[in-house]
Amino acid sequence: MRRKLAAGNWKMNGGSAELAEIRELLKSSSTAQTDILICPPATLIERMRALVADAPLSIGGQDCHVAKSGAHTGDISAGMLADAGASHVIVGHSERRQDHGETDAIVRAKATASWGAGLIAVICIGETLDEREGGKTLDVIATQLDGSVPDEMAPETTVIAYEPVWAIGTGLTPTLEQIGEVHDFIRSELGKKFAERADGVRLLYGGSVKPSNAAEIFGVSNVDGALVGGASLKASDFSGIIAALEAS
Ligand SMILES: O=C[C@H](O)COP(=O)(O)O
Repeated sequence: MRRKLAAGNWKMNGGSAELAEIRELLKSSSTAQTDILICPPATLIERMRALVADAPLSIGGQDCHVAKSGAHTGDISAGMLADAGASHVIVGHSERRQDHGETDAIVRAKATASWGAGLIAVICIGETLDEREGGKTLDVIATQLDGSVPDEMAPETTVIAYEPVWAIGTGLTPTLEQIGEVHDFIRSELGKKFAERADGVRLLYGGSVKPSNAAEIFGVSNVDGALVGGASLKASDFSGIIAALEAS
């Protein structure tokens, strides 16, 4: 049985003042079946970790370098994230793929680096609008899965997030049928490559998830949770999404 996961990606948002949202979230979110993860900017990981203390809320990074250390100005290694108190790290987010030219091979190496540091890797995949409209969605997903997920994949340390690029921050979402089609496809593709290991991998949907649409999305087969951007910045919004997942 896969545990549900509500993951928030703060992206390049938030400073000391926004830690108040975490205090609020800890007060308002009580879950039995749902894991909660917040991935703040790296500058907040250590303080957020201290704030959360023993509460059941995990902290993650938003990216890591493939190397353990070295001359890579501005980068952060997976080990550094772990040292700061992170237990997870997002790799291959479409904003990294677009803004930093990250390829499937780089994402794959980052997933391996994450596992090497004892982190859970949240590996992101998803098609662009052109690819969706060109009928290429499933081909793109198959290629990204094959290229981005290392052969050593273990379900306990791997989460896959399906994020259609055109749905991120736009207020647009795929139909429930489209989400279901892709999530079922991902499970099936993982099954071909990883056999029974595929069953334990949690699959998140990401892209304009809000309290108002969360319940219907969480009703779709093979959706084990969400990777939430904008709506994770406010405790009142994110706790609504968490509640919808817990009730699903
Ligand atoms: O990592 C999160 C996703 O990019 C979704 O962002 P969004 O919820 O603001 O659309």
